[in-house]
Amino acid sequence: MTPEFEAEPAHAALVFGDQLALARQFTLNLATHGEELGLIGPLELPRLWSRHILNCGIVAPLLHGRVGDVGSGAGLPGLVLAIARPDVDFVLIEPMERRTAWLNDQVMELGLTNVTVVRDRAEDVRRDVLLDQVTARAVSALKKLIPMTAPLVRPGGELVLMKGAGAANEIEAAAKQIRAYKLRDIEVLTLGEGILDEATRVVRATVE
Ligand SMILES: C[S@@+](CC[C@H](N)C(=O)[O-])C[C@H]1O[C@@H](n2cnc3c(N)ncnc32)[C@H](O)[C@@H]1O
Repeated sequence: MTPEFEAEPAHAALVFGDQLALARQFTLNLATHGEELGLIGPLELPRLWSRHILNCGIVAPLLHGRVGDVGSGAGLPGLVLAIARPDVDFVLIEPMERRTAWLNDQVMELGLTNVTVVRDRAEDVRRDVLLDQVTARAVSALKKLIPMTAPLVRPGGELVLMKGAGAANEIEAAAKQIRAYKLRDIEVLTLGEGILDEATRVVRATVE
């Protein structure tokens, strides 16, 4: 039996404001096609809004300028953030063709004009234009993720990396990479407390 698609939580309107209709359309598209395209597991349907869409959308107020999302996969967080922040430009970096095809289809269908999809590994992306910020979610532990993401950021720009409860331990384990890639002002932010069922953790750091 197919698990039931989670009803839209009331706080979706708080997170997406004027952009709620687009967020709703994307969530429905992901619920309808995500499993057959191998983008989400069947167990994710009952928690698609709370665990994935809102968990990503809550990061939107931290962003500005031109933002890269490394390993966007189904569009988490990159597409969700592009929906929430039409005033910010997004570059979604994803090596798998099936996933970039999905991302491009969604950009077209949702009429998003602030998204570029790049099919590549983050390490191989051309760096002629450096980004103001880079996000990533569920790609790898910080000690691997920092070397993948920090070189894409302009001096003074930021990493905004979504992490789980082990964020502080990951920071400790990445001490060498933090020094090597000249990260400063590293902090763990907890977002959505009192709004979301489960708060979102973000590791934010400035690249010198
Ligand atoms: C576990 S999925 C997470 C997808 C999405 N961020 C999410 O939260 O659902 C990891 C994604 O990172 C991508 N990926 C793996 N290595 C990468 C690399 N070197 N550069 C960019 N993306 C990468 C994979 O293709 C995959 O789509």
